[in-house]
Amino acid sequence: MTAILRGDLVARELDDATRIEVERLRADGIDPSLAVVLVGEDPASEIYVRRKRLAAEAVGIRSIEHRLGAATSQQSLLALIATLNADPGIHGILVQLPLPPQIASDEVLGAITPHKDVDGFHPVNVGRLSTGTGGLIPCTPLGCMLLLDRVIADFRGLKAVVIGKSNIVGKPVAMLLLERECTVTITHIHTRGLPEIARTADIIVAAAGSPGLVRGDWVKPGAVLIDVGINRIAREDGKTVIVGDVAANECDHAAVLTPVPRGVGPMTIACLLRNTVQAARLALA
Ligand SMILES: Nc1nc2c(c(=O)[nH]1)N[C@@H](CN(C=O)c1ccc(C(=O)N[C@@H](CCC(=O)O)C(=O)O)cc1)CN2
Repeated sequence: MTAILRGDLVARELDDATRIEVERLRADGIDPSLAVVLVGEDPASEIYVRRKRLAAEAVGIRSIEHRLGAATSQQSLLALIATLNADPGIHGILVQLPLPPQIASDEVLGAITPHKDVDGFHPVNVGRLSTGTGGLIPCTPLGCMLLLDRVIADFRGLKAVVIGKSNIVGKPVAMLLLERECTVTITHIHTRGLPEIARTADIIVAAAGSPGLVRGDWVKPGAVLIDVGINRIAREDGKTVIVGDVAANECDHAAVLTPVPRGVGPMTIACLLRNTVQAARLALA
């Protein structure tokens, strides 16, 4: 029997802890504040930004949204970031991804002051993560680790296979697993012999953005499966449903599986709030 590890429930617990931290910061005279920048009208991004605002408000974090048109120039966006960097009342800055094609995401993310970079995407935070020297950790990978902490006490020597090599999930989660002394293999959809490699894993983190990619026969009995995929697909009846990267119905022999939805996704938002509190505490130091 596979245990279903519900990220939405863990996220609620995390939010309770964050709420307490927010109250402590308030008592120290800090009003934790998050600036969320949305460029364009991507429907999924609209949903995520709204959820972030509601979740922030629910734990007492002040959330300020900046909505810019789809034709916004990189220069205008960089000017906004410079203003937010200089504002002592803003502790966290988040630029929702993806950005429209005229904007170079790496330049924008690199313009955010590292100690306000609550997404952990700035090269300084990426470098800190890869050297194990602190910094703000990207939200989805942090969420994956906090979920794994619920079911694994000792990571040392476990074989972890990460499927997906994105800067947002694949690479940082691999670094975090390595830091815990797992033996980590980073793979992607072009990896040769991917099913055989996956079959060696004690932990699979599936973050390829490919619906149902991880089949039952890719999974070793007793493996822990963290499904990061959020794929919107049209069903035969015309309805759109969200499915993960794991063919969950074929994986009864796994020990643990995170569902999609209500798995890693809600943890991403809870970790954003946690990072915002961490960034606000940096302002106290
Ligand atoms: N600046 C960032 N941009 C993006 C990030 C990010 O971490 N920082 N991640 C994703 C989108 N994302 C947050 O921004 C996100 C994705 C999914 C969920 C979520 O809770 N999903 C639900 C199901 C999906 C739905 O109902 O629409 C779930 O899994 O239960 C939260 C946040 C890309 N951009």
